[in-house]
Amino acid sequence: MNGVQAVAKSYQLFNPRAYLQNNYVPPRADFSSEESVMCWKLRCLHEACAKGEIKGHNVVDIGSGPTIYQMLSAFEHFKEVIMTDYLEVNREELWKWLKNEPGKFDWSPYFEYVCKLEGKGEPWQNKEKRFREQVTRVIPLDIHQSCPLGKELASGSVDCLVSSFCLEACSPDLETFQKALENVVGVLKPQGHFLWIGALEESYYLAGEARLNVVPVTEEMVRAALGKAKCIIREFRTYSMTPAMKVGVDDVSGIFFVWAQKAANK
Ligand SMILES: Nc1ncnc2c1ncn2[C@@H]1O[C@@H](CSCCNC[C@@H]2Cc3ccc([N+](=O)[O-])cc3CN2)[C@@H](O)[C@H]1O
Repeated sequence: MNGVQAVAKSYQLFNPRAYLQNNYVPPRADFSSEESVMCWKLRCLHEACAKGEIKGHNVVDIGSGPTIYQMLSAFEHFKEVIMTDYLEVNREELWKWLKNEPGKFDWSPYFEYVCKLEGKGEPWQNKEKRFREQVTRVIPLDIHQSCPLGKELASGSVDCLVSSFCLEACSPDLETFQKALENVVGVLKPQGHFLWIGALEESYYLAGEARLNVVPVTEEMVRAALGKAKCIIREFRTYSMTPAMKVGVDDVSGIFFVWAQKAANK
């Protein structure tokens, strides 16, 4: 069994509900404290999208997992929103929320916070309704394939990619991480935008029975990987985990936020 196969095997135990409880409720998602890591992530995404350059026909979320928060600013600027994940249990969790079914995860505090950032006084329920209407597909993804989205989306067909905590969490080593990044960037149109959030210097995380290995990356490694993938860095921001954010579910030391653009065809 090679590294990628070992990662795939480890993900068979991934528990979406446990993962959501570990990372997407207080203290990591404490909206009463602007210092919480979630407020920082949502501010980074809002501020990049508020500049008005990131827009077009379609936006794809690479490795959604069971979460939607990462899309709450970007989706407003595109007609078609596509969510993706490797695991059916995660795609099912996304559909449960999209169809407003019993037992869905409560993302309402996230909609409220992003509406506050946008400052238009819009009721969060309106934004929630629009998001549900604009998500047209939830499709399988494998970032270790040269066409990560298979026949669903051809290379060079996407205006914008969003990805949070995926590439480093399913790559056994740096070489595989680099190749996965190049596979993902291949889906983008030239000059397409990439909003990328990831973990810095993380080596593992827990999701129920699953203990998943993560390839530890530093800011310098992420910058170098983007350069090799022919992406121009527009913005690179980092967040250092405070003691309050270290809750025993991983050994992440910080978070990065990147706004990058795929180089124009030369
Ligand atoms: N071959 C594959 N291709 C694409 N996706 C794949 C593949 N294999 C697994 N996947 C997919 O990748 C997974 C993405 S979830 C990865 C979680 N990353 C680590 C976790 C996240 C997190 C969250 C929040 C905070 N914080 O401080 O607020 C810190 C941290 C750091 N720990 C999962 O959806 C799986 O389904």
